[in-house]
Amino acid sequence: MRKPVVGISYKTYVNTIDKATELVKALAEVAKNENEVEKFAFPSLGVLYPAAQALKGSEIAFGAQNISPYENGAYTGEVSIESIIDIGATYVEIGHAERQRIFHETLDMIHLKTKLTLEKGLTPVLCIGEEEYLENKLERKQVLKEQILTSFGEVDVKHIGRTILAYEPVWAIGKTEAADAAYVHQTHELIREIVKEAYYAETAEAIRIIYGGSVSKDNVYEITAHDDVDGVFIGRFGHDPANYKQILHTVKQVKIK
Ligand SMILES: O=C[C@H](O)COP(=O)(O)O
Repeated sequence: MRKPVVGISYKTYVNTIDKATELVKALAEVAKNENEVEKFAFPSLGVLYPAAQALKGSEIAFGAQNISPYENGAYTGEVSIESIIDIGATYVEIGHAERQRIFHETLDMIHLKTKLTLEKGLTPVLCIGEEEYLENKLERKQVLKEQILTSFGEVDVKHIGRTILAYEPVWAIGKTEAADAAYVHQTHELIREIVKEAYYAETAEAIRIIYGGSVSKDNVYEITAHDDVDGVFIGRFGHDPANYKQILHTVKQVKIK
């Protein structure tokens, strides 16, 4: 059985040491004794270290929202995976839609980051998703297949199953409503099919596929009520610890039979 996952990203919403540490401490408090669900948080990168210190000893793991595609060297302004390993991070978010759209991150860069993260033994949370709502499922599958295959590129197939694929349809990020649950369910089936066709049944069976894009305490039940949805990746609607707690609880109820 795949362990269900609940991830949360603060993007660049909470950027001061006091606020970020206060927030993650509150999350850690409400997440106590929910260890059937794997939990990770991506604090704003500038306050990752103090937030990480505040999460020490808690049940919530943490990671970076982005890393340099290169381990070290003359890459001004980048954050090396060496630094995030040094502070105890175990997850790396890769290729979020905002990084691609606003900062022009390419699939080739996403590939380098994914490869580096897997080689270093951390868990990549690899974001994929179509730009527009695509009614035609074959068209949708084609777009996602290209993203998945290019992102993994020459990664050794034996590592791929350790990835968490975050399916985030770009058109459903930052909205009032998530994508329709039936659409999400169908897309998760397609993603698992792509992984199976490219990297064998064993990898498809192991890989976790989570949904992100306007997830809230009100839609999480419906979204996760499908075997191919292994959890959720929360943004704005999890900032309130009470909502985060409710989402965590619902995922546990739905996924732990
Ligand atoms: O990283 C999280 C996702 O982009 C979802 O964000 P959102 O729930 O605020 O739409």
